[in-house]
Amino acid sequence: MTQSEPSEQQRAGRPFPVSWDQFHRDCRALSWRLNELGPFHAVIAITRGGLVPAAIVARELGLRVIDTVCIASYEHDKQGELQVLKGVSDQTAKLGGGTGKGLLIIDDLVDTGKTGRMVRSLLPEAHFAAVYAKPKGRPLVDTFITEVSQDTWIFFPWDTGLSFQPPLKDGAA
Ligand SMILES: O=P(O)(O)OC[C@H]1O[C@H](OP(=O)(O)OP(=O)(O)O)[C@H](O)[C@@H]1O
Ligand SMILES: O=c1[nH]c(=O)c2nc[nH]c2[nH]1
Ligand SMILES: [Mg+2]
Repeated sequence: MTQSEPSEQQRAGRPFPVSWDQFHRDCRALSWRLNELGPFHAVIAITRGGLVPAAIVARELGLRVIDTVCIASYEHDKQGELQVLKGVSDQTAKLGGGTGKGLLIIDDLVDTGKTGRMVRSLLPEAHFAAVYAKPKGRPLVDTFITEVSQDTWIFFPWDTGLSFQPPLKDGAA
């Protein structure tokens, strides 16, 4: 029997769980920064992880034109080939003059930077913001809030739930 490769999450090792409260606070902090850099014509969420931060940022900045770039790459926690399932609409592309100028792209995080690189190639002049950044992805984003190490796996509140934690003396990490 062949042993399966460790997932990106297993390789990352270090867990960084984020609560809804913390995520909302971090998205508000991102909005503060972006408010100084705008105005923007529209927000583009990189689905699916970018949908929640995009909603919060759009609310804070008073933006009502919201579009998506739909990209699939990680199957649970293993990254495969990047697939663009849907690009921005013609209407949004026009607002950005074809190059993305004045458009705001939002994602929850940049990790290896593969997703960011793909989106930048589609809209090179757009402003790209993520809530969290790992070192490899950091050069791809214009604005982010918190940097975590490359060996960290961020657990988002929509992927997690409350569960019992064994006491430290019983071997909890
Ligand atoms: O910098 P990278 O190594 O490309 O990784 C970052 C991307 O990975 C995750 O998305 P994922 O592909 O898991 O899809 P999802 O947003 O639908 O969960 C995350 O939301 C980013 O979009
Ligand atoms: O939930 C996630 N946490 C991460 O740290 C990560 N990196 C890429 N894709 C990810 N998804
Ligand atoms: Mg994503």
